Amino acid sequence: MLLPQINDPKQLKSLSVDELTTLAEEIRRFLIEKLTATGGHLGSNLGVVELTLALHYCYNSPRDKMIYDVGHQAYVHKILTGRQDRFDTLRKYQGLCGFVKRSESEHDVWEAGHSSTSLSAAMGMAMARDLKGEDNKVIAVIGDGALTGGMAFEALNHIGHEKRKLMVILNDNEMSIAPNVGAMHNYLSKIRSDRHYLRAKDEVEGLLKKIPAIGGRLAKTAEQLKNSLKYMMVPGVLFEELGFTYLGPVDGHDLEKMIDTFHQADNVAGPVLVHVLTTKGKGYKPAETDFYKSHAISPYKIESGQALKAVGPPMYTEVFGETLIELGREDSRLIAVTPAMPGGSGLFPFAKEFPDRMIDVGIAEQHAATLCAALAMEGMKPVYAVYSTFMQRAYDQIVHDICRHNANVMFAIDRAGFVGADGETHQGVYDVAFMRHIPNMVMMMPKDENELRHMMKTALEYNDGPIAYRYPRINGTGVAMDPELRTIPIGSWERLRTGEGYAVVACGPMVQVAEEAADLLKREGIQVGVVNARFLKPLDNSMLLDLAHAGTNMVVIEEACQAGSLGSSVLEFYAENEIYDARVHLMGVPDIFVEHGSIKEQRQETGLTVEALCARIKSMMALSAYNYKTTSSS
Ligand SMILES: Cc1ncc(C[n+]2csc(CCOP(=O)(O)OP(=O)(O)O)c2C)c(N)n1
Ligand SMILES: CC(=O)[C@@H](O)[C@H](O)COP(=O)(O)O
Ligand SMILES: [Mg+2]
Repeated sequence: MLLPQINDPKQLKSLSVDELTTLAEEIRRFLIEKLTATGGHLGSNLGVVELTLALHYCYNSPRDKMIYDVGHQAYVHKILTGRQDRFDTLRKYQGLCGFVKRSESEHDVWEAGHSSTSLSAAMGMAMARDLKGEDNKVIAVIGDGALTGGMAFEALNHIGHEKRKLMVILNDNEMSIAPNVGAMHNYLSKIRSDRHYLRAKDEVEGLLKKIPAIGGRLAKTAEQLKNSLKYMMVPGVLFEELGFTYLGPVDGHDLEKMIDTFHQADNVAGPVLVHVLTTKGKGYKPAETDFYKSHAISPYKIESGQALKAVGPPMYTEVFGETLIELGREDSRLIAVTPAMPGGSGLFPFAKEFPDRMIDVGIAEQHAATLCAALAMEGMKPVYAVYSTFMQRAYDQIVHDICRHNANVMFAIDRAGFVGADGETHQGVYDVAFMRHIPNMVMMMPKDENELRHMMKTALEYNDGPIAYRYPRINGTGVAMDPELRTIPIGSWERLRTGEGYAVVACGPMVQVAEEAADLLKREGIQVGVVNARFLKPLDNSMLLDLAHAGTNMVVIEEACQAGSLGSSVLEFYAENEIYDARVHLMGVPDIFVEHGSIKEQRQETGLTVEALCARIKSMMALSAYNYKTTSSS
């Protein structure tokens, strides 16, 4: 076995291509076996085994900068750079990160998680290199999905203008998470599949080479002929026109061809784009046949690829997807828009019933938002189905094109709160803070999947502007579903329990935490109220006034950044209403990036637990008893 001996990429330099080929198979086996226990981005990593090997064989990381777009396909890079022994901890709490992570290794030079940043990073590193008078290589590996991201086009435009030396490796496996979409994808598919001009290109080049070595005019003509043929023959003419030298397409599983192509690329003075053709899930049948499932897979049975995950109540996402079909039947104006996440957002069933009303725009969150604004202004009822974290990309479009126009867009914000194994780049904890302060926005969060359904109905019936409902990446509570959907009065909170002097104001899954804490405290004779703050904007002003006027000690608990979310808005409310003696304690996500692990571990790390809430209530009681004693004795 070669793999156990490899703990530094330098060791690859002495291997033959045959040995590298053997090593590739060992790495493939390693990934398939390790990920049965940890899960992870199996398909993407199986597709880049040879590509990553060839990169580390030809170049000298970390002096040569290797930048992986999204970074979900960097497991092979991690295996080759001394982290094999940590793969049992992949995506686990305080274990190996599932994305590139600078704190893990000097070979990890650029972190991501969000797509389409690698070309901008490569441009920056190439520019810095040149300004410092250094001569290291700068290499970006970007997938065909990530290439649909707007940032990638911004960077291509700049790179082609600057013409600095750098290499872009386009890893084209024809897949995003779902099948890739868009005109760029179609263009790449044409290059992949249009064998006739690939063959003609070889024939013409062969012919030109056969012309006996002659000086002068004919050779020049031959060269001109080749240049004019380029527009037919060179498949990547689009990239050539943008200032790149296009090389390929090359088989991304053929080590020898890739090594040769990389050596060719080294002789190119300016930016070069190497178009590599790979198969997502390569070498593992279940992954090759079901690209979608194997993109981000949970622990699985090796023989079948079937997930081991225990089934529980349906995920909120599934309830969203099914309810959207009910609403879609009711209202033909409803149209779902997703930026490249049809599966993760639960839209495949809706697309099956309404194929022309589910629009996947590719990795284009900004475009998706403005598209929804225009759809709304033309009388449609668009649902912008998006992960909280990825919606961060569309902040200006939400302000400028949706809220300022008061466009009647529905936001279905999935993965709201902690997401678990994807870690800090994917936590959905900022959307309340960055949306509630935008005029005209209405925001809701259900306490369970049944309330989600009613919120979806409420949003559909609401015609006065943008309205959002946000829900977590967890199973529902298993609560019985009301057969009839109803609307919820805008801005109305729900008092679930009354208490004596203490109340918890909670939203989303924190409502269940509050209920469990109230049950525990009740056993100690402490009656704590629980309020379901299901509208994050507008707040329930009358309930807030009642709570303050009753002298209630409140805890606002939310799985969102404490700075700027629900808790902050409650404090603002009391200040604006000059209620200066309102006693409010905030429990939210503190001012840190919460890294990968389970959602349970992430809540423990940030103190969003039943135990912490009980402790908080008790310390507030102790404090008010102390205050009472000191004031009564003074
Ligand atoms: C801004 C943003 N939107 C969406 C995603 C979700 N996402 C992660 S990987 C991926 C597909 C990437 O496809 P590609 O670049 O072709 O990589 P592959 O997995 O095929 O190797 C998507 C949509 C993301 N990471 N970032
Ligand atoms: C790398 C990436 O951004 C996606 O693959 C993401 O990890 C999917 O998240 P879910 O598993 O929550 O759908
Ligand atoms: Mg791809």
